Amino acid sequence: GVVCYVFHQYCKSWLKSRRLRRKLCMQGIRGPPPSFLYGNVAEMQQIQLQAKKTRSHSEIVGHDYTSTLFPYLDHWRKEYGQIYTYSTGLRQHLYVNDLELVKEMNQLNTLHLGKASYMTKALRPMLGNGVIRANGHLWAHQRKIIAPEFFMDKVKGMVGLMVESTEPLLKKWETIIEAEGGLRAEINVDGDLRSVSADVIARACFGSSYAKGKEIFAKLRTLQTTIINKPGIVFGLNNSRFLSTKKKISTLEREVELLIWETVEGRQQECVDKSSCQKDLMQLILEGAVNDAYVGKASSQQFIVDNCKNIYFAGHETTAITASWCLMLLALHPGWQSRIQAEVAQVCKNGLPDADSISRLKTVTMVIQETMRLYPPAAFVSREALKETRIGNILVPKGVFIWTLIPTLHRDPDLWGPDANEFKPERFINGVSKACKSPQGYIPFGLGTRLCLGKNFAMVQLKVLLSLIVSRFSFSLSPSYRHSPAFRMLVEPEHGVCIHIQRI
Ligand code: HEM
Repeated sequence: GVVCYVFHQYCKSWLKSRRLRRKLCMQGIRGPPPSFLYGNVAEMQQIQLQAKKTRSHSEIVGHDYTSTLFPYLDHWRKEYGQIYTYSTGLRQHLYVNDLELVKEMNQLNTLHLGKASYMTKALRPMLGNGVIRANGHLWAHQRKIIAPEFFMDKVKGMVGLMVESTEPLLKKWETIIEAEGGLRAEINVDGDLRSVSADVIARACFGSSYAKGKEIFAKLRTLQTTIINKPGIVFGLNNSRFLSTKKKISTLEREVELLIWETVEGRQQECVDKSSCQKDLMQLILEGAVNDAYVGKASSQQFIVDNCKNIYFAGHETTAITASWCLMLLALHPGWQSRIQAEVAQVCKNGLPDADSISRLKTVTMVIQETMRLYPPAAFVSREALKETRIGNILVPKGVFIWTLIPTLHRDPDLWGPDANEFKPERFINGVSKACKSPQGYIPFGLGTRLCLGKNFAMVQLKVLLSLIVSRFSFSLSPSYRHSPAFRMLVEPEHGVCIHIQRI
């Protein structure tokens, strides 16, 4: 009886998915024909396997990693064009890489497109119901509270703490060079960049409680790596976990919550005398939650805990990975290192960026923009149609998952010209709108109402980090570097970035 019931429910869901497909097909959207129950999963696996066999590590910049990491999406794009539909068993997906539709999505101001619930469900212990995972009014409300902390004037005030967080990395690399005889050394940059990024966020979020913040983030990192061990999590292909892992996740979850809550209580006591309150992100979220009728007293604790976790998750790895790709590309292009060195010497007093000079680092900005064009760490913009929604001339039925593949858009020769696969930061000299046929063709921070909240924060942090590193050291790629972008929720260098550095 149980087996029959489960099978019946499964078939019902499968028929629902077929209905969604039919609604899309009736609008002229084609796609690979799905098989009974499993949709296109078998074909996806087969194409992936084939791509693995033919994978080459020889090209670096010209290498478009979508053809190796998501070869089925690339394969179907060549067959069905920039808009097509496919299925993973019970889920019907809509691939949208057509510029006009991406523009339409960017302009849509609706709560009917949200984050894909099945994808974020697996991340629930990490994200709770915070701003990344929430949809509808709860999302809108959280975003309203958090966004002001990331406005440019606020972020500029954080340049000092960003410089402070980078100094230990500079000292460490100098010490390594010294220990290797004073000339040059081989460095694996990824771990050190990650430490800087975590440190910056801990300071920005927790201010005076920074030491506690570091402890919380160390636990969150363990939680994150325990949850995200398989890329299948994104496509809902592999969500199975051992009981022991589940137990570890819930223990870590409890420990993190307790630590955050201890910090909040400490802060509340500090703030009895309101004038001495520090207005860091933690304080802002705290006030937003406690003063707000929408959140309510009972859930304010969860609101604070969830959003601290969200900021860490969203901002820590993304920035560190972008910095790794930047160093990899700069190592290949020493000419751009020299240009940055000249710019920093001209713009920054004593070689240290500050709130005033940060907006004058034009070359550094161009290099970061070009890096995020070729190697955007977030590979997708994904949405679920929570209600039937019109995007341009397509009526997307409720329940369909929409995917825009960022790196494909960023290497489209129709948008970027025939040199789309080359590293040419100068294309950004007059801004994004002149570099690309349309500004919506460049979306490393996503698009529309859910555009990355930490965009300013990330850009300023990357500018500080790069200007400090490049003005102190020159570097080239180590022969041990193996180019292999890997997808682990974000696209990162599988074996890290290894460089030979020397002091200038
Ligand atoms: C280079 C670094 C970064 C990249 C490439 C990046 C990219 C992205 C992308 C692609 C999204 C999804 C947007 C969408 O669905 O349309 C996103 C969302 C988000 N990011 Fe970032 N991000 C970066 C750094 C940061 C930092 C430093 C923070 C905070 C400290 C942050 C906070 C967030 C938040 C809170 C969201 C969720 C926004 C929402 O759903 O309303 N990000 N980011």
